[in-house]
Amino acid sequence: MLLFIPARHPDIYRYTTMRLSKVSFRYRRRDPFVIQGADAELAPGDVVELTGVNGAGKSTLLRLLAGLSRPTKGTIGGRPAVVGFAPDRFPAGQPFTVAAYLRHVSRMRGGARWEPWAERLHMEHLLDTPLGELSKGGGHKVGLTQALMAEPGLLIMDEPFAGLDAATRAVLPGLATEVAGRGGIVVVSDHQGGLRGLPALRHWTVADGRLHEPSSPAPPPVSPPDELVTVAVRVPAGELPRFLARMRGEGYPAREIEESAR
Ligand SMILES: Nc1ncnc2c1ncn2[C@@H]1O[C@H](COP(=O)(O)OP(=O)(O)OP(=O)(O)O)[C@@H](O)[C@H]1O
Repeated sequence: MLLFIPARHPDIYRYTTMRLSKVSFRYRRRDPFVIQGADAELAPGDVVELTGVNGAGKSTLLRLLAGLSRPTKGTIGGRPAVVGFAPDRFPAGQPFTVAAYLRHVSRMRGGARWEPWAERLHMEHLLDTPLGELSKGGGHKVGLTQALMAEPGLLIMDEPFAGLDAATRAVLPGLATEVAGRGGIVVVSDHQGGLRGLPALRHWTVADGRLHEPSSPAPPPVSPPDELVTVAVRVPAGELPRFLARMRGEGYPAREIEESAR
């Protein structure tokens, strides 16, 4: 399976809008269309959650977006030059350990650094494991690392939360935000709502071959400024990171402040 679409000039495509125009796809002539007449735009910085029942066509649509399959009808334009694709099942048939495989992909990517991603995705303990012996979650981590290491302008993740340990699941929304924050487009199929906390998350759903973008759930009401209050809380220094993470996780803009000398 091709996991990367090679590129020479990643930066020139960073800020393009992708357009799907009347995209239809079927696997074989005479088969029914899996995707029918999909029209959509993806702007730089968009993060999209893709849902649909099993067999609805999510993986098929993701492969079309990534350029791994070509539309039977219609066009997809404006695809960023560097595409990172993390598949739902990592291909295990290659005779490499994880580290050897990532070094190999790195060479293909002109020396892209994989080590920081391996660290952030908590996979140091897997580096000497042969690809064929990885668990589902371990395979996902390798797939995510190879997708992220080249700083993709388009990052596609197919069910990335499935099988991941809790610590690594918690890292993914931040990674998606980083890619989007530098102008990339992120599209993620996800049954588990792992990205739901992200502001401005777009929702796509595939049903009966049709791509819909239901209006997003209404954002939580914002209090007018005169209802906001600032509170100071003293916590033991050792508990600060956990406390800040918890507050931020609940949506409060918590930060550490220096206490003035008394
Ligand atoms: N290589 C293939 N050849 C023929 N048909 C295929 C192929 N891959 C998928 N299909 C069919 O296309 C349809 C959509 O499959 P797809 O894997 O895209 O769905 P999905 O929404 O990702 O499902 P799931 O949630 O189970 O992963 C299904 O009917 C499936 O059987």
